[in-house]
Amino acid sequence: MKNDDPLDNLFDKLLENESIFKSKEVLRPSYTPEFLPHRDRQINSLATILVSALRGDTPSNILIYGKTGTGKTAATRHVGFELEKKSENLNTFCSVLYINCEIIDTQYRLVANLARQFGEDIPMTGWPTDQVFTKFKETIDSKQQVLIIILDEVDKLIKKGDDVLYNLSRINEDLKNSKVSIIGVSNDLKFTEFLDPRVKSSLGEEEIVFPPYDAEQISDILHQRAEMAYKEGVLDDMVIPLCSAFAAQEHGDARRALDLLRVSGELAERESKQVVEERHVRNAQEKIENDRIVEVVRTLPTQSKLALYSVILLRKNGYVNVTTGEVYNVYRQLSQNIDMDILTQRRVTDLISELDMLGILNAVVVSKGRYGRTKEIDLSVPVESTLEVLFEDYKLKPLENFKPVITSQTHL
Ligand SMILES: Nc1ncnc2c1ncn2[C@@H]1O[C@H](COP(=O)(O)OP(=O)(O)OP(=O)(O)O)[C@@H](O)[C@H]1O
Repeated sequence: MKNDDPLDNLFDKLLENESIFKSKEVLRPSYTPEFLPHRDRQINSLATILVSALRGDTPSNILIYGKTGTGKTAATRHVGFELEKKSENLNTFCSVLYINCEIIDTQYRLVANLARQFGEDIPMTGWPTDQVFTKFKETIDSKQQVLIIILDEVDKLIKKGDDVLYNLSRINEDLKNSKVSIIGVSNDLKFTEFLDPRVKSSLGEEEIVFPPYDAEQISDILHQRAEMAYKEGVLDDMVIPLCSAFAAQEHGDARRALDLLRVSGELAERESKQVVEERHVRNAQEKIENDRIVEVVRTLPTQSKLALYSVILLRKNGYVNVTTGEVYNVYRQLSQNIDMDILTQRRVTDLISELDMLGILNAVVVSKGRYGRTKEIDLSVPVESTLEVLFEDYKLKPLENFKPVITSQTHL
């Protein structure tokens, strides 16, 4: 029989619990607060360089560096927004265009996207790139204006060649009326090493560094957000200090701190609790770390998964701090079993180094006397949840009675 009682709905029970959040949105990365604590110096430097745009001059190009979560995007967008606001008040024409190069990563798509922001109808593909560039230049040069183009994650762009950066850095030579200046944002401090020296010097006319936050600074950032995000009195006293401490260990990453603050609340809410406690933060830290690792492992190529599986099988058979030689032994046994190309030991050692860099393994170089040097490798991830992700790859299967065969010649 159909139940028409409006109170008997799947969501009723859930809605009965009053939410501890006032606005969860302000804890999401897409939200840019109006005030950014501990970034006055960087914001002022940016504004000092960009003010020339309001006078109709071309501001210097700027490169912004800093590790992930240090507020580069938030500060740059904030300054861009203020600049546009001021320009409207002054009746000058300044526009700030934002492109995330992780998403828009080819010259064609980038310039087409810029042109579309001016209402030009350019197809996603099909035109010669030169034509798109010419159209873009014609469009912006049709009136006197200063454009600031923010290229966030600019390092992703040069993976496909630096033509677009070269062309953009020289664009003012072809313009009569408008002026363009570029802000490149990157968390890869070394990316300019790969640039054409002309592009490098043009883009890096000014450089601004965003240092990591310390625990106290992160705590200020969290207090500001918590006030907007949570209802009064729902955060236990230890919640913000603990989120700050965890995020400070993570090279002062404000994004991680905000994620922790949000996930802690979500976990408390899932238990129908009206207060977020210290243990919710600890569980949130574990959950976020686990989710990160799972995502990294999931996207590894099968050969890397096989190297990782080899380390796990050694661990399960009682081996700790295993050597690259031991891993290679097991790797070979496994690849024969599952009919895959067998890589050389050197290549597998490279894969192990990559897994080390990703934080999945911990490999320490040790000397073995006359046998030379090897790496002692340990797992940095929980065995069972990692195995679950590995077995999502149809080529890898659980091996219940697997016994590693370690031959003496390959113990290094
Ligand atoms: N000083 C600050 N005050 C308030 N919120 C901040 C501050 N710095 C960073 N945040 C917040 O932290 C999160 C990450 O910041 P942002 O995206 O600007 O970092 P980023 O340095 O650009 O990182 P990535 O290099 O990974 O893109 C955002 O939600 C942002 O609003």
